[in-house]
Amino acid sequence: MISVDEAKEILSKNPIALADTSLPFQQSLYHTLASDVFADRDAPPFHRVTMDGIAIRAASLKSNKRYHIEGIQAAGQPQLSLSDAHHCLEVMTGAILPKNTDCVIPYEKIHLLDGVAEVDDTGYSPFHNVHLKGTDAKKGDRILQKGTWIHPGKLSVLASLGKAQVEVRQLPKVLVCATGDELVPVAQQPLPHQIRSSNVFMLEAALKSLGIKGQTAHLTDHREKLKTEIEKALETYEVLLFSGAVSKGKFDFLPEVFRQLGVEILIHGVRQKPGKPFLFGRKGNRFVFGFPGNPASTLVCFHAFFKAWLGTSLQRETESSSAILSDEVLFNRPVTYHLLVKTVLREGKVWAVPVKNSGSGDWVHLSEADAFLSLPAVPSVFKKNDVFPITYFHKDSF
Ligand SMILES: Nc1nc2c(c(=O)[nH]1)N[C@H]1C(S)=C(S)[C@@H](COP(=O)(O)OP(=O)(O)OC[C@H]3O[C@@H](n4cnc5c(N)ncnc54)[C@H](O)[C@@H]3O)O[C@H]1N2
Ligand code: MOO
Ligand SMILES: [Mg+2]
Repeated sequence: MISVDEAKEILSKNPIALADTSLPFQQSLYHTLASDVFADRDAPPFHRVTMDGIAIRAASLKSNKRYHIEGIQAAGQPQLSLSDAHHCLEVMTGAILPKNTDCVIPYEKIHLLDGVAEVDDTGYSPFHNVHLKGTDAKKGDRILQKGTWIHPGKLSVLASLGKAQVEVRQLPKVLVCATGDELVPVAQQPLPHQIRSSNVFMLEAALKSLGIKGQTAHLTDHREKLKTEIEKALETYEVLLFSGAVSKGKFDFLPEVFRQLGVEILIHGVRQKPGKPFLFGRKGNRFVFGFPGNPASTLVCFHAFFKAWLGTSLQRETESSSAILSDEVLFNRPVTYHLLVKTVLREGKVWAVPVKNSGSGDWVHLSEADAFLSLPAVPSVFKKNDVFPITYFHKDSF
């Protein structure tokens, strides 16, 4: 059996080849940009008023405190022009600064009476409360680089730049398969020997946060049916995620079926807990991930392996984080122990508090964990206050 690091090495050497495509920008969320994006105009594109109030010429304050109001410059209205340097125009936040003005005084600092604005303080300089044209970017500047991960903030940049269509790296087509005769649909009352299928919905939701809309399926523990269904699925989907049927049981048919279908099994078994029977294989540019069926194993393997693999395939920078173990943990086997934890921020540091559970089949307590700490594969007493790598379940970024 191989180590967690060896498994990650194999995964990183077997990325999926993904084509580039053009998408309407709203659909590009959580994709990776396939080309640089440039500013089509200055940002801001005009001298932008930043406070509701009046616009004047700052130099006029030397000889004037009372300003006749000539009109209102609203946001979205073409530029007005102040006709007299001792007059003012009312201006709204987001409006273009009127011609012949250079300074905005907010309503809170003036008195309005009978069409006249009176100013108390005369110490204003030019461009007070004005966001100058081109301050943040000049037309032609590169704003987003190829390879950028499109999160909601970047999506709004694309909108501001008028990128209605965006060039992105395609995300893979993924099918999430539940396996097992014991599983029944969520809305069905299980018989005493049955359970409701849950892992696939966890995987489907986890994929969604990566921008992938996975399809789900349920396959029963029937060798021939599995083979037929998987053969069909491999024609349509680039990635198949399985939960269950990869261990030593008499009905754990997946490894055998994969071999029969010409899938090369590159990983089967990792020195870790949970997730020991994890499987990864490929057939050309099609990939299979066999997550061990226990819910904690499925979730941990998705985050430890699938996410890292997808990140490598998309050439994204992966972030590594660490956290402080809050309590002593004894683990006396030479395998990596992915300890389920709840994270808390104390004195500016992230502490990982172990979540008590009865093992990898305990879905009741699994949802209390928001991450796992990976304790190294040396039998040991892991000390309170020591720092270990952490992987979060609910982080959008890689
Ligand atoms: N003799 C051995 N037995 C087992 C070993 C081993 O090394 N030798 N490994 C254990 C470990 S570790 C794990 S983890 C499990 C993994 O088993 P499988 O991947 O074969 O999964 P199943 O047998 O199909 O199911 C295990 C468990 O998970 C439940 N399950 C499966 N799918 C779902 C689903 N979609 N939603 C909810 N729950 C699911 C299933 O009912 C079982 O209880 O094997 C150990 N055995
Ligand atoms: O290691 Mo299994 O994946 O714990 O129950
Ligand atoms: Mg099994």
